[in-house]
Amino acid sequence: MATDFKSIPIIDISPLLANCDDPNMGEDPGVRKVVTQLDQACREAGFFYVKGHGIPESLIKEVKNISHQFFDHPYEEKLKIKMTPQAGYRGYQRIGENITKGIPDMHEAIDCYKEIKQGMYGALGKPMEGCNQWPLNPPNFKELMEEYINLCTDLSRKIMRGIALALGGSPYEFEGERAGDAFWVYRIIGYPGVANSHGMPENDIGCGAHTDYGLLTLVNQDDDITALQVRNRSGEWISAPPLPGSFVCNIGDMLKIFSNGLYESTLHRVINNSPKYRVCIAHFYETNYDTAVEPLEVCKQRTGGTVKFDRAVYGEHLVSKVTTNFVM
Ligand SMILES: N=C(N)NCCCC[C@H](N)C(=O)O
Ligand SMILES: O=C(O)CCC(=O)C(=O)O
Ligand SMILES: [Fe+2]
Repeated sequence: MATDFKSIPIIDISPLLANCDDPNMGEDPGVRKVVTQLDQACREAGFFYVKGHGIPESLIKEVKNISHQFFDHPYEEKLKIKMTPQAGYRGYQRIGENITKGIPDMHEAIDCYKEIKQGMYGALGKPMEGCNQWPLNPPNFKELMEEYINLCTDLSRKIMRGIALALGGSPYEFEGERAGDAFWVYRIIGYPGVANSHGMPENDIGCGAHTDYGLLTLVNQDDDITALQVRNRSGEWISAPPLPGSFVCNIGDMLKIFSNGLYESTLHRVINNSPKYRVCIAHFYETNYDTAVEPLEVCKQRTGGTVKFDRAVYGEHLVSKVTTNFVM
């Protein structure tokens, strides 16, 4: 259970990355320190900042810039890549089309998923089959985003090695059958600012309170706007302001199950009360699409020996969310 945290911890993960390919990484003092910090952050908040992550700052900025350019286009242009169920829920959705707990969210987005080819996962994969729909303008959009997605996927796998150690397992708990062929979700999100503000403006909810679905989320948010909020145990909303050079990182529902509740997927929401338009690029690192997730033995032992969650197939969880997230 999350505690009454008042702020979100910052972790320099460079020692973890430097030793990630060493099978004895768990014995390195630098790695041990990162693992201890990850464990504390995952128990107390389910949210943390990572710095020292090695993804070039120029690329991090460029993906936000190019996304601002896309959202600046008129609707007709954006609708050329409209999201449809036939496209496996990939593409552009208008403001208000995504709903969270029955209420339309004040955001627009391009949703992308790792490609699922026809028949790849049988009935389980059917609703999500399709290829991503990228804007044709600017011409390097797809290439840039794919480069960024690859780096985020790689980084997430490495952070998951640290989290596997933090749970008391081997570094490779989240590889092989579990997440060796990790699925990913990628959302390019835009939140309009508050219109002509006098006094203390309050915008509608940009994204309602929710948890993320998979293992680990990396959030790359615009500088200078504080909009993401995380709920602590008392129900207070704690801001996660942008910290240049870092990602906000948080735990998803599948990691809650794997850890048998040692770690939880923390509720969070977005409210953009700034006059400026805000962009957020969210990369979601998941298990294999067809993994049946159940508590790791080591976590079961550490939590009294009883399994606290039903087994969940990641793809089923995703489909149940995606097919109810939209009014179209
Ligand atoms: N893939 C992820 N995690 N997307 C997060 C979107 C959260 C809002 C969505 N309407 C919901 O209610 O889940
Ligand atoms: O906009 C943000 O900062 C976070 C968005 C988010 O929580 C999500 O898309 O799951
Ligand atoms: Fe989220």
